[in-house]
Amino acid sequence: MNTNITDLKTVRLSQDGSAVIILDQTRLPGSEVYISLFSAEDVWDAIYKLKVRGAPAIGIAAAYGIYICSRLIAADTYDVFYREFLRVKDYLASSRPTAVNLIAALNRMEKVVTTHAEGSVPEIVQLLRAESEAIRTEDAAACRRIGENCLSLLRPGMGILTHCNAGHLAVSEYGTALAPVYLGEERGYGFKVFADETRPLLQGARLTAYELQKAGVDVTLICDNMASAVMRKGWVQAVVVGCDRVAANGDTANKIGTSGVAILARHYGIPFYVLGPTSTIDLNCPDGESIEIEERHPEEITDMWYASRMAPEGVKAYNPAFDVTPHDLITAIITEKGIAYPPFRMEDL
Ligand SMILES: CSC[C@@H](O)[C@@H](O)C(=O)COP(=O)(O)O
Repeated sequence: MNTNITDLKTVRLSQDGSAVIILDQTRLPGSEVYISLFSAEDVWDAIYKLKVRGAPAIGIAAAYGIYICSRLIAADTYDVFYREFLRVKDYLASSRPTAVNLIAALNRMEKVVTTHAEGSVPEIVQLLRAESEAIRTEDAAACRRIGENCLSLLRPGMGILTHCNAGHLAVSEYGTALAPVYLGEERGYGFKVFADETRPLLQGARLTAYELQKAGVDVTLICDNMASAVMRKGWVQAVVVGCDRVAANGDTANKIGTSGVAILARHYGIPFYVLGPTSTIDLNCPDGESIEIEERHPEEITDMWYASRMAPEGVKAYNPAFDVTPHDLITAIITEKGIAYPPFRMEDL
């Protein structure tokens, strides 16, 4: 298979502006099904249930979501409109806690409202549409720049390991961690990618392996506990991962298991690169300790992927969705603005 990956539309706005249209990622890789979201509840549910997922894609979905809801607010005055806008904003912000892009996008949308307090409600709604489209367009441009910046560190034929899905399906276009892989593929670099399956929700198996294979990239799926073995064999020359929130000191929250990969990379002397747009940097978090880590339902570990229940009834299960990789295990943080090396001072970006 060798498809133009951008043919898949992760998240977009319907032409008439009444719906957010997403590719339902819970149906992949079996079926490519697009669903339309018409209300705040639809958008909340899609984000919480990971029908749309990945830090930038969640931010874009939330921006489109609050726009479609703003159209439905029946308000003659600014005050009534703003009060209802804030109610929807708080509700959407509660869908997932770790990826900062969600709240950052919603804050950006709110700023449009507050800076146009003198305008009419229909005018404000129009501006909200433009802002949501700008968030998506800027993300697409950022992803391409991130890809170019990272590609400058990679060489043709390298083996590259990645964890979770930080590809096209997690953003507007191309991805963050997978952007250099796609650009390299277009330029004949011939990378060999190892995709961790990424327990418990298997984003690596279901999404990363799917989109890379569809794009014609040489991808090999491995279980999470095989990363050490492939590194030891010398098959991996670089690790690329995405990020959900980068603290001011460079500590990085990403999908659960990322910190273990960073420890292995340090052991084997393999560079460990974090890739993400500057919208994922949260200067309000001084370090990783202050990043809220989402905990999800234990059923995702005990039941979800098996024909019959796999763990004993009643067993306790701990299911954090993310972990924090300390900055001292990160070789470089690559954004659309360039490549940051330790000591990380994210406020300088
Ligand atoms: C470009 S997206 C980077 C991260 O959002 C990604 O690696 C990740 O951790 C996604 O987690 P998910 O729980 O699937 O939303």
